[in-house]
Formats: sequence, C-alpha cells, structure tokens
Amino acid sequence: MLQQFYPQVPHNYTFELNKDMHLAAAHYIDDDRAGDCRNMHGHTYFINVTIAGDNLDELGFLVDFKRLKSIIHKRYDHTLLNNHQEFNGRPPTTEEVARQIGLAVQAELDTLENKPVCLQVLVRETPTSYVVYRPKQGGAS
Ligand SMILES: Nc1nc2c(c(=O)[nH]1)N=C([C@H](O)[C@H](O)COP(=O)(O)OP(=O)(O)OP(=O)(O)O)CN2
Ligand SMILES: [Zn+2]
Repeated sequence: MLQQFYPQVPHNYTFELNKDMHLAAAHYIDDDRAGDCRNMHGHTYFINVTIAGDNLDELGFLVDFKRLKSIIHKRYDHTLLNNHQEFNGRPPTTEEVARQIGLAVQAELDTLENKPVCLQVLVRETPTSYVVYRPKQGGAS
C-alpha cells in the first residue's frame, strides 16, 4: 500500500483515526469538455478517510478499521460509478466520489453510540490528481 503524507485537519477531538484503502472502479464523464475522460475507463482509486471523536466503544475502538473499508468497498469496488443512483445523474468526478464516500461513512458513524465524525476524505484518482473533501460539521453538504 502506498504511504503518503496527508493534509491535516485542525480539530479538538481526543482521537483521530485514519484508514487507507484502494478500490478498482470504472467511470466516464459524459461531456465533450471532458475530452478522453468521456470514454469509459478505469482507475485504482486510493482513498484515505479521517475519523475523529472523544469517546471509544466497548472494544476500545473509535470505529473498526474493517468497518470503514467495508462501507466503501461494498458500495464501489469493481463497479461502474455512473450506475450508482446517489450521483443523481451527475458525473462521478473525483470530487463527487469523495463527497459520496464522506456521506456514506458519516451515515454509518451516526449509528454508533460513541458518535465519531468523518472529518476528511481524500480520493486519489491518478498518480497526479487527488481531491480532499471536508464535510461541514453539523450539516450535510
Ligand atoms: N476537477 C476534476 N478534473 C478532472 C477530473 C475530475 O474528476 N475532477 N477527472 C478527469 C479524468 O477523469 C481523469 O481520470 C483524470 O485526469 P488527469 O489527472 O488529467 O489524468 P492524467 O493521468 O492524464 O494526468 P497527467 O498528470 O497529465 O499524467 C480529468 N479532470
Ligand atoms: Zn477517470
């Protein structure tokens, strides 16, 4: 797994957890302005999610690393991103992928009693291109 430096999110939570993962997916940007990206093609997306909170569960986890990977993999690994209804017809750009991952992760975290929060999602689409999504705390975006 590629190791890299990550952008830091300022916060006052006691615990911060980061999970790296990658997944394979295809997409296309259905617009002439997207050039070659109009054609269906695939990426190995590299993803880092940053979770924070003040309280641990009974196992001593902020959230299980495996659970985070599972949320994202079950949804997107080896799929065509354009087929996912949550994009609402918008092209699955790196920005939109990062946002949807952030929303899916936060929805799962909201079910946990210790109430961790997703502070940041980094999605690297190519070796030279990545997006950082930081959800507004206290509201969907
Ligand atoms: N703001 C965005 N711009 C582009 C996106 C995107 O999701 N958000 N996506 C693409 C393409 O889908 C493409 O997969 C990535 O483009 P690019 O970084 O240009 O890929 P290259 O490997 O060709 O980059 P080089 O640095 O030139 O090798 C395009 N734009
Ligand atoms: Zn692409």
